[in-house]
Amino acid sequence: MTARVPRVLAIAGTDPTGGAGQHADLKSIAAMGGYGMSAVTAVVVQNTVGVRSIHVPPVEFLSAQLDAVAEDVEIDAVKIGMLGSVPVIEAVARWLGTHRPPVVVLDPVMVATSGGRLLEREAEDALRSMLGLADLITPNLQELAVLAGEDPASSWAEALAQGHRVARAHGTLVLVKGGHLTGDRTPDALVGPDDPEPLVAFDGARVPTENSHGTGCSLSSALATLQVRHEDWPRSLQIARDWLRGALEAAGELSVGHGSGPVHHFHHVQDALEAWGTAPERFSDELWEASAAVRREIEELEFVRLLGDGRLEPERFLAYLDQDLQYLDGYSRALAQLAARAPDEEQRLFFAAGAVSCTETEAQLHRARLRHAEDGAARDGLGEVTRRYTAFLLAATAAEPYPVGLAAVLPCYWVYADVGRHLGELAAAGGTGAHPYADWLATYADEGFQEATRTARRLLDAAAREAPAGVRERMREVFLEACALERDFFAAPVAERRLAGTDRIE
Ligand SMILES: Nc1ncnc2c1ncn2[C@@H]1O[C@H](COP(=O)(O)OP(=O)(O)OP(=O)(O)O)[C@@H](O)[C@H]1O
Ligand SMILES: Cc1ncc(COP(=O)(O)O)c(N)n1
Repeated sequence: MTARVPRVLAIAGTDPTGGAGQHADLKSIAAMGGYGMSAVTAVVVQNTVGVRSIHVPPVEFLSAQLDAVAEDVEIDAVKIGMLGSVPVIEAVARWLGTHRPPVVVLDPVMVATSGGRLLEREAEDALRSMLGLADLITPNLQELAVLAGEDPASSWAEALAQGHRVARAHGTLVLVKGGHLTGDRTPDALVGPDDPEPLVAFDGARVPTENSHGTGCSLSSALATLQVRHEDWPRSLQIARDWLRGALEAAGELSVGHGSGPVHHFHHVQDALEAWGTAPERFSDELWEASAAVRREIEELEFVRLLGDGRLEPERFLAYLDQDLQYLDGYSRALAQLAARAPDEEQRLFFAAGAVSCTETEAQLHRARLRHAEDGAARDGLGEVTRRYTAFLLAATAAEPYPVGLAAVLPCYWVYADVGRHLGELAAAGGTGAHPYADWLATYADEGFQEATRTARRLLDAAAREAPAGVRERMREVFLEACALERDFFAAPVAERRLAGTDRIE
């Protein structure tokens, strides 16, 4: 693995809306930690809706661009995209013959997602004849069929076999991509010339989005950049896929164009932008700020302090767990209601999985702890706060507009995760001695839970962007009400004991 910043040259066409071609390449190279350079093959008048016209500058002009870069800069990798015509293909092939960088990725661009042709039909043979100059080619399923001179594959297994035939014919690695498969999976596999079995194969659920303009360009330039650093195609593909998935998921944040919009290449720099105070304001940021006072009250609660430093009496802890178990029953139903009303598949699956996890995983852990409790005492009935909180969640997720339901369930993810962080700090400050609730506190920090919190927050922000002002106002009210209920829930193990006159903690 090299420590240098990879210097990557994109040889491709343009897209003035910035989602595909050169523009996607430069963003992807930078997003993967590389330094991007570009030589323009064609100036394309296009947007997210369609390709309008193409201007190909004199081919000597392209050769001059390539030479200017090569004479001045040591190039670590080249990504080749739209070539368009025979003279351009020949010029690039000639240049590669004399200046071949260590990594060459060729994306055999033929037709834009929006439908316009980007490679003249009579140039297909010339493109085929330069495949052997690349280390990796990244055709989509239609392009793969053209390169193979066959009909498009009708199944994934056929696509892999076709990929192997192309790899063998040209002695190169082929990335067989499943983006154009019908169905809810998007597999990708690397197939080499020697073995019909893929070198590596990945599978994943299709991100439900219309915004996939430039995914092919972005993936291939990300791969070229990563390969310089890792010298390991499977590893490079794994990283590029994870990043591209995030870029597809966050594409809706961009609001660019009326057609198939671009992906969000820099979705992962949100944290840095926030640290500099320059990130676009998210509705959830506003809600978080509005809930600051309640969150402080939670941190100051006696129950939270004692739980954090480990002095909480086991009986209090069990009473809390008992109420939490009953709460999870209601929360699981509320998530299932949201799943039933979700506007798309991603949200339906996310909330349905959340409902299952509450009942199958978290509630089971609680039950195990309650069963293992020494006293084995019969547990209490539904507490007053538990009843209020679950009734509130069930009403909000059943009867209010869907975005309001999202605002109702978010604090249970987010405030809970934040209290968990605070408890972790208290526990750490307590020294190295055994903490009686250490294993339970660790569940707060679980990466799966943190990830679910980020997703719930992203879904709320996306819903808020589309929601009318009145609904946003209601989202705010409901979010704050849920935060107050979180506070009351953490206060209840002490407050309700006090009411019952059995308080012993001081
Ligand atoms: N909706 C999606 N969800 C998840 N991954 C996707 C989705 N659409 C495309 N991909 C991934 O994006 C990459 C590009 O795939 P695709 O087959 O769409 O290539 P392409 O047609 O060359 O791209 P382009 O849309 O730029 O022309 C692949 O890794 C594919 O798995
Ligand atoms: C200059 C250029 N190169 C490649 C593509 C393909 O990208 P997509 O299929 O996502 O439109 C494009 N539209 N424009």
